[in-house]
Amino acid sequence: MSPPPSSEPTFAQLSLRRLQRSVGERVIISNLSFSLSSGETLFITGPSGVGKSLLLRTLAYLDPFDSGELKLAGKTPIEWGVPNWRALVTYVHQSRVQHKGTPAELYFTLQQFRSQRGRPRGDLPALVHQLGLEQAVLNQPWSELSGGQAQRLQLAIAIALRPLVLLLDEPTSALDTESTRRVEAVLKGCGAALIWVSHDPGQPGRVGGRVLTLPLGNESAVLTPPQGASPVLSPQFGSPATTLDSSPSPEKPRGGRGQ
Ligand SMILES: Nc1ncnc2c1ncn2[C@@H]1O[C@H](COP(=O)(O)OP(=O)(O)OP(=O)(O)O)[C@@H](O)[C@H]1O
Repeated sequence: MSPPPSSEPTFAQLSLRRLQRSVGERVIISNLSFSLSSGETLFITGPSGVGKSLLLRTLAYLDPFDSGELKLAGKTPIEWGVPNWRALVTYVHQSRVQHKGTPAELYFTLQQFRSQRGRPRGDLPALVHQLGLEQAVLNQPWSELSGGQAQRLQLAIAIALRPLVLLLDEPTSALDTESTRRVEAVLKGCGAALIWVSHDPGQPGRVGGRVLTLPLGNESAVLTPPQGASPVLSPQFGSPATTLDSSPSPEKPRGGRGQ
């Protein structure tokens, strides 16, 4: 069993190099490269079925990838130990997961995992409040919570466990406008690197961050620099990887993505 990540960094870079992931015979993610540091946000957009959730699952190392390189602070998931990797690079599900018990019980259980022992913690009750929920919901059975309550509680628990990278699969899909703005503010201030799947075209502008649009078929991938700069069309599939390096100024992608 892997030891807990006692020497984990407080600031880290996630990097992908030429990542490829297939489902059966179909290549879903091809030749994808980018890097992202703590405090930065990368939005992932694209049509339904293009592979956004699959990309997040791959980054969480829930699904194996075919080829390429995936590292956090210079170490692969195997070098970290897979449970430690998942404690540091945490996937927050799109849909309501069928949890048993209450959110407070889930939080307690997760903290007992070996990979979570000795790690820093956030203030879960404070997060619940910031997300616009009453404290009492922490002790209500998941089965009695609304979709929007459950979505915010899953998120609050994930943030409180203090991963270095949060993989967010449409974290505001079940929320009204006010709750959406609360979630955006909390996530923006949480300090983790955020990889955020969104179908809300206004979200990147409100939160700040770059946008990677995954294409269907052989269309070009589009990488948009932050804060309203003009979209940059990447070259067609077949050229070097789509590259998004962590740098303060807008960067030019060096390649494309396709099937
Ligand atoms: N476990 C699986 N087995 C077989 N095919 C899968 C599996 N998971 C995903 N796929 C396929 O991979 C492709 C990408 O799916 P994914 O869920 O990542 O899409 P998405 O871009 O997140 O879509 P949406 O916006 O609708 O959530 C789809 O064609 C889907 O059918």
